This record gives sequence, C-alpha cells and structure tokens, in this order.
Amino acid sequence: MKICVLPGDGIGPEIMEQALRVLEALRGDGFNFEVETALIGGSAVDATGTPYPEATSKAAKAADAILLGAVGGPKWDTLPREQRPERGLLAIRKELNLFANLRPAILYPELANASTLKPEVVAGLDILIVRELTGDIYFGQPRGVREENGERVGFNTMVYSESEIRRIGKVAFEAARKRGKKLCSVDKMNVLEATQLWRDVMIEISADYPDVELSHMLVDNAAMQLVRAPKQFDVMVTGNMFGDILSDEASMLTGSIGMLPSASLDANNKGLYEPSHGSAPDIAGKGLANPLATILSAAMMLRYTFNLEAQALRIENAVKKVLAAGYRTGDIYEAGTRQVGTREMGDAVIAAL
Ligand SMILES: NC(=O)C1=CN([C@@H]2O[C@H](COP(=O)(O)OP(=O)(O)OC[C@H]3O[C@@H](n4cnc5c(N)ncnc54)[C@H](O)[C@@H]3O)[C@@H](O)[C@H]2O)C=CC1
Ligand SMILES: CC(C)CC(=O)C(=O)O
Ligand SMILES: [Mg+2]
Repeated sequence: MKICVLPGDGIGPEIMEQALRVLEALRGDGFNFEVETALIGGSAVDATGTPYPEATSKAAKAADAILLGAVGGPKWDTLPREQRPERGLLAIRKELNLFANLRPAILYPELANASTLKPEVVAGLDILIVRELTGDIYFGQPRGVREENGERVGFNTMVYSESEIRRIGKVAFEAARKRGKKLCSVDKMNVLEATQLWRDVMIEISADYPDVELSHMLVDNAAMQLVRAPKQFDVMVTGNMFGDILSDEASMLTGSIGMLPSASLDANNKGLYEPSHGSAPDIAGKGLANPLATILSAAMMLRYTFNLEAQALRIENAVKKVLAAGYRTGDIYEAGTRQVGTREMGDAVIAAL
C-alpha cells in the first residue's frame, strides 16, 4: 500500500511524525505500506516557488492514499494569492476530485468535561458532518478585487451545479442509511440561489432513500442548534464554506479541534486524510500540538481506502485507552489529568496499541 505523506507547515510535521509512528507500530498486522513524502503549502513555496509542485501532484496520484498535516502560516499570508499555501490544498483536492469531506465529531466519554457544553448536553455525541469539498465560493469564478467607482471591490462567486450537489447528497444519504437514518441538509436558501438549488436537489435525491429522514436547516440556525442541542443531529450535509465553519464549531463539542479527524474522498474512496484543524502557528515547533486528530485520520484511511476495519478500530481503541489513562495535551487538559506533549501522546498511543 502506497501512502503519500504531506507534512506541510506549522504543527504539520510534528503531528504527522506521530501518525506515522502509529502506522509503523501496526506494520505486519495485515498491513504493509511504503511512504513517499512530498512538499505542499508554505514549505513547498519556499523550496519550489509553488504550493503544489508537479512532483507532489505525481506522488499523490501514484499513491493509494494521502496523509496530510496542515498548511499555512503568517509567513506566507502576504504572498500573491496563487502562491499562498492554502491554494496548494485547494489544488490537490480539486485535482484528485476529493469532493466528499467526512468530519466525524465524536465525544470520547473521558473528554466530557473538556467539551464547551455541559456533560449532559453532549454525552454520547456522535455527529457526522459531510462537507462538499471541491465547489462553492472557495472555487467559484469570477473572483478577485477590481476597481469600481474609485474604490476596490472584492468579489467571490458561490456556485453549485446540480451534479455536484447530487453526488455529495448521495454520499450523505448512504452514510445516514448506515447510521441513525437522519440527514439534516444545511443551506441558506432564504437568500442564496445556489443553496435553493442545493435544497431542491436534496429533496429530489430523498425519493431514493425512503428509509432516511431528511430535514433542512438554515445555516445560522444550524450554528446555534449545534451548541444548543447537538444530539438532535445524526448526519449533516452542507456546502464547502458552511461545512468548513460548522465543523470547527462542532469540534469544540468534542473537547478540541485537535480531536477532529477527516477523510476527503473521491468517487472510488481514494482519499486524502487530514486533521480538520490548520497549522496552528501559535504553538508550532513547541511540541504541544494534539496529534490525535491526525492519528484518527490515519485510522479513517485504514477504514475507507484500505478496508482494514480491524486495524482502524485498533487505533481508535488505543486512543480511547490513552484518554482513559488520563493522558492529555494542553488543548484537552483538565485538573487531575496528566499533561503531555505531542511526542509523549504518540508514545502513549503506541504503548496502548
Ligand atoms: N487543512 C489545513 O491545512 C488548514 C489550514 N489552515 C491554515 O492554518 C493557519 C492557521 O489558521 P487558524 O485560523 O489559526 O486555525 P488553526 O486550526 O490552525 O488554529 C486555531 C486554534 O486551534 C489551535 N489548534 C489547532 N490544532 C491544534 C492541535 N492539533 N492541538 C492543539 N491546538 C490546536 C491553535 O493553536 C489555534 O489556537 C492559517 O494559515 C490557515 O489558512 C486553517 C485550517 C485548515
Ligand atoms: C484552505 C482551507 C479551506 C482549509 C480549511 O479550513 C479546511 O479545510 O477546513
Ligand atoms: Mg477549516
């Protein structure tokens, strides 16, 4: 099995190192792999002048799966748009057609007190956010800044085609069918035409899924409901931008953004796996980052791309054990637990394996 590893920027290399050590500990258990490491984001810009070099594109295409840390940082924020690290991430998602981003927000019972909500409101929380990843305002044309009436005007375009909505809708309905059979589609159809089409197409698809209960919610209400009563949700499906925002919000219900993994899949489950968070420049290089979202993303890779359910469960159970034993990075620390750094958390997961 060929894994393309893209550590990226900021905490990316630190958390990736731990995920690779965990995979290494599983080697032989029905799982053998080779790794090709490549550059993406700011580190790629520094070395080659572009955030998604041709060599990286080649390595990603040749691999069965891709594991990514994170990209970006203040150092690159003033570069021309095309050279920004984030463009590298958008480019690989688009080029590999990774349109389905699965972000599970699951509360480990040991982290009930780390959640920003009261334990009784989040106990047993298990939500799957299905975010469309290759369309919407992040990709729509035209985009830019132009001069108009003597001032600068910035513009982006929210655009969704029927086929784009249909394919992500199907992924979400299929996921709901395998879970609690409830799907909430989140849009802003009261003001945005693109999302009226989104709602219309979701309703059309629902005819093929009579066993799944479809509901709709406007995104502002959804943001509020997530912190009011999150357990009303089973699967949520939404566009690229709303999903980006709602998944960061949902992460805090599970204790920290450092706990939220993700899978970005194409139509054949070839996938890119990455934590939902960014490069955390404020803690980069200090050995403080929580590597669990990346380690759990590696588990998702074993499940979705390699069909190694038992091995994926081994990682997830090891994470449970480590939390039960009281190991906590700073982002999920509470009094009475044992604060550890990035590498020690990796050590603990490997020991639990
Ligand atoms: N997929 C990606 O590569 C993403 C990249 N970014 C980029 O990352 C850079 C920083 O963005 P921010 O808005 O600050 O978001 P961020 O997710 O990097 O950080 C937000 C906050 O969460 C904390 N945090 C994030 N991950 C953590 C972890 N594993 N353990 C402990 N704490 C963690 C950070 O320390 C920070 O206080 C920007 O350049 C942005 O464009 C942002 C989101 C996703
Ligand atoms: C470049 C951004 C779209 C990355 C991000 O925030 C995400 O994927 O969650
Ligand atoms: Mg985001």
